[in-house]
Amino acid sequence: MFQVQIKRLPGNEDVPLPQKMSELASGFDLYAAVVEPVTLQPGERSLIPAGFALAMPGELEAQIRPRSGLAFKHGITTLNTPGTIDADYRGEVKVLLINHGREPFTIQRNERIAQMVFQLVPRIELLEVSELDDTERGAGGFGHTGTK
Ligand SMILES: O=c1ccn([C@H]2C[C@H](O)[C@@H](COP(=O)(O)OP(=O)(O)OP(=O)(O)O)O2)c(=O)[nH]1
Ligand SMILES: [Mg+2]
Repeated sequence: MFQVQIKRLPGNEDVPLPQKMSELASGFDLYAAVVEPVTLQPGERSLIPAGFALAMPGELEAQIRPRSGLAFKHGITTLNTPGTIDADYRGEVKVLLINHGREPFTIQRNERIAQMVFQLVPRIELLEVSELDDTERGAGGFGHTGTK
């Protein structure tokens, strides 16, 4: 169990903190901290504040992922999927939503707009070399094993 500190930002006392909607949910649902409703026209994007900031242990990151219900019903998704919240980021968590649907979509204050999943990030040191070892795959990729 990791402890992650969360700070509600001023003016957001009424905005629920991120919440797991079922006991074993992967993600904490995020609530829109918009002051006024925001309408996204088809194809339009907007950075939606979530009303809080985090301090998490250095071995974690948080990913901002879409909610499938909003994507399926309205074409609303996160543009930079998954969004990356670095462990050293102390600013407000924000959600970059885009409307891929055919109708305008309005985001109301306190509406659940996305979810936040915490992940372990291994510490990696990149080591520059002049040759890499051989493998069966080699440089094959992008469908070279066939499409069916
Ligand atoms: O969906 C997102 C993505 C990012 N961030 C914040 C937290 C993250 O730590 C920071 C930087 O994000 P990222 O590295 O994806 O953006 P960048 O374009 O590389 O900006 P920077 O140069 O600040 O790293 O912005 C969010 O609040 N929501
Ligand atoms: Mg970056």
